[in-house]
Amino acid sequence: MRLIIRQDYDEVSSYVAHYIRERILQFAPTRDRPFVLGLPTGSSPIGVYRKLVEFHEAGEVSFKHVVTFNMDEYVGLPRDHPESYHTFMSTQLFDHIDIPKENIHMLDGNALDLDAECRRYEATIAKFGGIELFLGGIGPDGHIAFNEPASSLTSRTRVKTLAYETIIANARFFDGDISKVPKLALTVGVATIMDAREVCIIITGAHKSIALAKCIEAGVNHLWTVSAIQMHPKGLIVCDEDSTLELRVKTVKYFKSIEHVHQALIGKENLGLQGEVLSEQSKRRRRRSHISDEGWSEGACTTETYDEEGYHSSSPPKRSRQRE
Ligand SMILES: N[C@@H]1[C@@H](O)[C@H](O)[C@@H](COP(=O)(O)O)O[C@@H]1O
Repeated sequence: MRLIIRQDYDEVSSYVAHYIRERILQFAPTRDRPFVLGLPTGSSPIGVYRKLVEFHEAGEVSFKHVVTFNMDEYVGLPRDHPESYHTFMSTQLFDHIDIPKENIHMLDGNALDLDAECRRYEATIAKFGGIELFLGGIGPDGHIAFNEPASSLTSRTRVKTLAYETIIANARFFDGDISKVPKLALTVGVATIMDAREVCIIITGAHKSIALAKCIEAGVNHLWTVSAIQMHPKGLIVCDEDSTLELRVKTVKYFKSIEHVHQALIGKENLGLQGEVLSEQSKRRRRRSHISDEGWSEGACTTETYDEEGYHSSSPPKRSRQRE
């Protein structure tokens, strides 16, 4: 597993958006061989979606041959309700990119037979040959999609009762009124997500620091369903500094050093398109932080790492120029 630590939400969003753009470009999707992307809702991916829209508007990436599957949807909320995940996805992403409507897949929380809807969803994913890259966020209790604590780590798409903590967390979208928050949702399972060939999880904010620590430093545990990523051959977590508060200093240093070595191996010149464009504010912060003192690259490394987990780079290793 890789852990990429960036300063704040904006830098995390920029990294992940560049990562997705590069994955799509590398895959070179066609109508017959589309890039299949799993997508989340929530505040975590909003910055990523904004950036992807920017890339699209700049002509840097097309979603014409991208097929999407969203993680979840509330049960019983009208599709055009302002807080439905259908509305969220249209507003935040789909209305602003060139993805054909028929390429978008979302669970229907108003289906007459909810179980049949979940089976149909799994079958559709299978029909597309599985998901290439599943992007996700987590709740403060470490849940992914709506796989609440104690969800089976082998779970598939199904109806779920929401945990009280999730209902409270989501009340902010329903005028702060807990009674207005739907209590049931359809969600892909933990195994549905982990079946993807690559999983990328966004974790930001101090309120998610315990979940991040459980995910990275504790064992695989159904009480923190995101921890299943430990079993994934190609798992990536992109987090901000605030969310690392509960991690050991040693853990943080370890993952930063892995990234440092990786950057040195691929060399800045190979980042090319993948290079993150940092805001002036971020650059100033970096200059002040020890990260830039130690010669960290500002590029997003979307090529794979040469680490013990068997990743390989699509570019030949080059000597670092960071210290020249
Ligand atoms: N079902 C969604 C999850 O997919 C999401 O990860 C979580 C966190 O949301 P946020 O990113 O707003 O913290 O909220 C909901 O529970």
